[in-house]
Amino acid sequence: MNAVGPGAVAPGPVVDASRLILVTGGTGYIGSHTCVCLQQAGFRVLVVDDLSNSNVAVLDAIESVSGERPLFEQGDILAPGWLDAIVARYRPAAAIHFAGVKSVGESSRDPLRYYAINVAGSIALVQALARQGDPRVVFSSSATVYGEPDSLPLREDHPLRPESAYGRSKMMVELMLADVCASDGRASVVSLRYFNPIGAHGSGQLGDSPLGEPENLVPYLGRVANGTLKRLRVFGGDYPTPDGTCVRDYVHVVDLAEAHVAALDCVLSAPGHRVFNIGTGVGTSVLDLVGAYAAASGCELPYTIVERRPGDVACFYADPQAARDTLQWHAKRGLGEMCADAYRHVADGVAPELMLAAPTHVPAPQVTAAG
Ligand SMILES: NC(=O)c1ccc[n+]([C@@H]2O[C@H](COP(=O)([O-])OP(=O)(O)OC[C@H]3O[C@@H](n4cnc5c(N)ncnc54)[C@H](O)[C@@H]3O)[C@@H](O)[C@H]2O)c1
Ligand SMILES: O=c1ccn([C@@H]2O[C@H](COP(=O)(O)OP(=O)(O)O[C@H]3O[C@H](CO)[C@H](O)[C@H](O)[C@H]3O)[C@@H](O)[C@H]2O)c(=O)[nH]1
Repeated sequence: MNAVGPGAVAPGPVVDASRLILVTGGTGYIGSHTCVCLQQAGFRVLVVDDLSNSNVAVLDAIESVSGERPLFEQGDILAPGWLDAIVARYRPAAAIHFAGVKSVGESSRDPLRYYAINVAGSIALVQALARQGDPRVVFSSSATVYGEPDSLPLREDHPLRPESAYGRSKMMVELMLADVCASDGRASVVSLRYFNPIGAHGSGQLGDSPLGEPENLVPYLGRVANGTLKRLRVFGGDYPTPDGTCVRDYVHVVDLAEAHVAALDCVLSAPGHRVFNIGTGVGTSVLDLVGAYAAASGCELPYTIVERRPGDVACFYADPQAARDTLQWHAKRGLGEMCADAYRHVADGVAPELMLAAPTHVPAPQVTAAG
């Protein structure tokens, strides 16, 4: 740790920039799992995060799992000039951009927050990278950009009709990245459209630990399983699906993290903008998921079917063939493993309310070679 405050960048250890990957939002749910996969693939990781939705203790968990502590800078990607200073100092070979906000409901109440953090934050990152060299980015997009499907499974060329400010912010960033790549022959971007990431690292040390009452199904089920919440509300039992509940394509977060390493290889090898669905291709209903989680955890999971949640699409799942063909990636882990790993994290993990965030810093490196 060094003596500078959040937002400042101080000199530090020597790092080979050609293997250094900047991970924005790296202490978050998907980012933390991806840090571990990157380290296991031989990359050095620099996390930047403002800890607005994560905890600094995640760095300890990453180190415990991988044996290596990421470099870390705490700060807001929107702070004027801050990302420029970080990129100028570390000169990473590429960035994986997770930092953002992700609640569909909140995006309807506070759309400007979504356009500011998700859109302006992405612009700030690409500008900072472009000022220092070739902009190379793996971007966290979402299946929510598709909206109501015309046909299933969803292919990448399906029309984009997002139904929330959150979805529109992700679509705008994809369009911006495509324009940057069209105008700058050095730019290289892969946008990954995640379907529904769930599960946790097999160690139980990393997982989805949202602060406050969870909005998403699996974190909510975890709180029912560990007794923090009494019963699940299943939103809608009258959809045109086999059991009347919504169908989604749940993908294990470690499979998703591995997709980022494959996407990074793609970004480091050729310019241009490419888009891939990251899912299993299998649709699972809410009630099927509740059954799988109950079986994996051994817990009784009481639920009540209530009104539909506004904005929910009845059924969607991916065609993941493009990622298989081009990235040589496919999901390997099944629903039982997703639920068992998710439960291990909530059963073994530290309750989020006990994990108090505290700023921490490691010294910034002296860079040996540009990426
Ligand atoms: N989890 C999902 O279901 C899902 C699905 C599709 C896409 N995504 C996208 O993937 C990305 C990661 O999602 P996640 O589930 O890991 O979310 P998360 O909230 O766990 O992680 C996001 C991280 O970004 C950080 N952050 C937010 N605003 C920041 C800012 N202004 N400056 C610096 N750091 C900031 C947060 O502190 C957090 O650690 C997001 O962009 C999200 O929209 C998530
Ligand atoms: O307490 C709950 C929570 C959810 N659900 C249901 O469970 C299913 C999954 O809901 P989630 O909130 O877990 O996930 P979503 O499919 O709504 O959306 C998630 O995945 C999308 C991509 O597929 C977007 O990225 C979005 O940001 C992310 O939250 C839905 O049918 C929802 O109605 C319940 O029945 N009860």
